[in-house]
Amino acid sequence: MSKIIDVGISLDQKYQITVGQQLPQSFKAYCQAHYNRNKIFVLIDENVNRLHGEKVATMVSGFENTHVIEIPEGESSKSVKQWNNITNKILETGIERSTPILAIGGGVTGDLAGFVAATVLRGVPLIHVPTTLLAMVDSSIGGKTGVNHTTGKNLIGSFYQPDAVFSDIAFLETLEQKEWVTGMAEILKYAAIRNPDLFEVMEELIHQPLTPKKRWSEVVEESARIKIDIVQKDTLEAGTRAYLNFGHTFGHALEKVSGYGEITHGEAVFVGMIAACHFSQELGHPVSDVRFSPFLSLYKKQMAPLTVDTEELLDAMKSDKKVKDNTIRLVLLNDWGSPYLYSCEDHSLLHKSWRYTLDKLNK
Ligand SMILES: O=C(O)C(=O)C[C@@H](O)[C@H](O)[C@H](O)COP(=O)(O)O
Repeated sequence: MSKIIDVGISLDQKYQITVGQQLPQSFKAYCQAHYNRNKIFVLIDENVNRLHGEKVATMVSGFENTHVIEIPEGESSKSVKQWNNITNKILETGIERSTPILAIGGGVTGDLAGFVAATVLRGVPLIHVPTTLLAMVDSSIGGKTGVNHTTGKNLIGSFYQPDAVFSDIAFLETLEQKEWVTGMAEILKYAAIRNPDLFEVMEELIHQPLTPKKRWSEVVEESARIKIDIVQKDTLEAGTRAYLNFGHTFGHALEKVSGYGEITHGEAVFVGMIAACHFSQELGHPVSDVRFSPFLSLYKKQMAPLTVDTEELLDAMKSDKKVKDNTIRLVLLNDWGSPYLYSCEDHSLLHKSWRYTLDKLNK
């Protein structure tokens, strides 16, 4: 049983997100109805290709020519160098404006493949098939594509909406525990900024074996609905879309200072949400990070001690995309489910929140 979420970005940008178990048939039917099926480029995470190559081959079997390009796992693939390699391969093989690119993998693959699709020939059709929890609940939705730069995370990219998203939770069967925990951070973010009931749902789910059962499908669907609702109202992040960045200003800084790939995006976001809660509380808002306590041990178990310097973290926060007139802007919480944007003049409070958070994680 699959669920369809209708997305309306603008009058001429409408598409669907399909969430369910075993979706190859829906995917095939979709391609048959929408493309001439002469050629497709499949940009796929190397591990996903190894584990699910046969399933993927079935999905694209309706195309006369399939060109598979593997993407090495890990955050270091989100680079201009990889974008250049892949673009060269595609252009040398030959592509037309109607040829689709299929992105299969986690956030790294989706963001990179999305940026390739957005830039080759100034834009070719893009279909996302996310295979990690994080990609299903967050990165495949909403059209942010891009790569990292030495000066900061996701600093080169574009907004580029896909033609369709197929979130087949059967892919989660082979997901490692570390990646489940990574993906959970973005769900906890939705709990914090929109639907606090998700805290209880997640607490229930972490005490059961991590397998793609129906309850997870419901959580993926609810997360996608929350995200798309926010994106539809502010697609280019002129204002309220920034709420989806709760925990990210702190988190992106931690990813950069630790060295990309040393800490996963979700781990960094989890840490960042504790810091953002602490900061909110210092301003008098009733949002204790105790809400995150049931999940803390999961993150501590899989993360190395955080030995980063708070001064460096602050410097890294200054290259965040939300910085305006040289002022760091944070997403904070007035209360659970009620985010707002805050221009941060008081850097001593940022230091305090970082020290509190690093102590908490390292204890
Ligand atoms: O889609 C968005 O908007 C988000 O901010 C979602 C984030 O969870 C995601 O990590 C996003 O890629 C971060 O974007 P950035 O603009 O802060 O680089």
